[in-house]
Amino acid sequence: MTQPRTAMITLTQARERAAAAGPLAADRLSLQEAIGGVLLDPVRALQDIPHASTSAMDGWALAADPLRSSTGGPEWALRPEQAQSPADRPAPLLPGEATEVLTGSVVPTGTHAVLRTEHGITDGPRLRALSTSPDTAPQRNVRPAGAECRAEDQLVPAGAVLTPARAAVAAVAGHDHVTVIRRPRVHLVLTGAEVTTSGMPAPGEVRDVFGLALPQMLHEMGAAAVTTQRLGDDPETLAATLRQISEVGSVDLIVTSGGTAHSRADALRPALHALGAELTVDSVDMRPGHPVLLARLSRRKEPLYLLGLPGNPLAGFSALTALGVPLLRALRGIPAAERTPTVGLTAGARLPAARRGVRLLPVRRGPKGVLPAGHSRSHMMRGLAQSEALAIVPEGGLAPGDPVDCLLVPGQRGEDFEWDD
Ligand SMILES: Nc1nc2c(c(=O)[nH]1)N[C@H]1C(S)=C(S)[C@@H](COP(=O)(O)OP(=O)(O)OC[C@H]3O[C@@H](n4cnc5c(N)ncnc54)[C@H](O)[C@@H]3O)O[C@H]1N2
Ligand code: MOO
Repeated sequence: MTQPRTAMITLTQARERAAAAGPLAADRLSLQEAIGGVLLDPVRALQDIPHASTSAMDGWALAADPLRSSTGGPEWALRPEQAQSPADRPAPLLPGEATEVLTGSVVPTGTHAVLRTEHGITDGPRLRALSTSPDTAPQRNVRPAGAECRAEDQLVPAGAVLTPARAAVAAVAGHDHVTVIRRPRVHLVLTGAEVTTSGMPAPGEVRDVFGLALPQMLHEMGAAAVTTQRLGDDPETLAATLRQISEVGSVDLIVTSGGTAHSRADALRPALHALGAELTVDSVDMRPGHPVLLARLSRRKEPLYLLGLPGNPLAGFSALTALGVPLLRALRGIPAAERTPTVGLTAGARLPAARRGVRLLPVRRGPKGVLPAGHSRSHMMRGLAQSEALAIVPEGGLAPGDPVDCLLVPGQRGEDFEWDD
């Protein structure tokens, strides 16, 4: 990311520049803290799982050779001790013996099978199996040692995100800590003196969209929004704030909203200029969201990135989707080929172009392909709220049946979308 200050670049170029950011340093973290991080090393089993043969049922571990029964069915001599917990370690079974076990108990040496409780009839110190029970067949209801995996088997590959289920399998495999690139920490700086956070906005005021939606969207993108700060429109205050954040050094990315345009009222570019920041993306030939910028602020060790989202609501979320996704994937060390994801769909209706550059058009799925969601001017939210994706519409627009690359909008992959027209 050493390009000089640039003029307008294409969406593809901008996404490639965002995706070229270096990964954050890895940390050794507890499994709990590491969830959401990207694994630097594969997770391997530290021992066989299960590490010993265990019972799959509450019941009795049976020795191989039953006693002869007076009524003709197989019968065992029941040991008097009662199983209290799967952690009990019963002594080896002698021929003709049975002993109580619980689900998950290590079965005693000499176990032929486990007879589930509801298939056994006890009579004092005697245990008989129902003649119809299949549980006397060899190894019935016994989970053999190593059935799930052997020591050293790979359970999760390097480069995978440590999902909650993967953290759980790492725990089963005996791990307490793993090395991950953790979720990048994000500081939100939301600008605009006219922005309000509750109730009905008065004329000249707007209700904030970013403070509400960005933390959860960023979480879905693999980041953690740790702090939110609100400022007015003064470039000097903004510069001082950005300087302080970079000096404290506790976050990896600053995401700002508003003030990205080039007029006298817009604070972000002057503030970044005052800080000597390097602009790696300085406007993109896309609508909405064209004034978006990506900058690198100097910090003692690692670089600190800044993603400047335009203040118009749809423009801001479009810029987040277009550049924030590749940037965060790069910071998380996700393989280069997976940093600029698009989904190939079909236009289900005419998809209109922008005045200039590519258009990021909120779309929903119809029976024959994606359809414009409507209400998708730069300052609107209604269309995006109905969409799952932004269609990348080239200059000239697209006709029904044309292939169209789409960007999935973070947090919008709901279960309750109406797909049909
Ligand atoms: N003279 C020019 N004016 C504008 C240009 C331009 O190039 N020259 N570009 C237009 C385009 S395109 C966009 S997009 C916006 C970019 O705006 P900024 O990033 O500078 O943002 P602001 O001016 O601060 O705000 C724009 C608009 O968005 C509202 N806003 C701001 N923050 C929030 C928020 N947290 N929640 C909801 N709405 C918000 C703000 O009130 C304004 O209405 O600039 C155009 N103008
Ligand atoms: O970026 Mo602005 O959204 O084109 O209106």
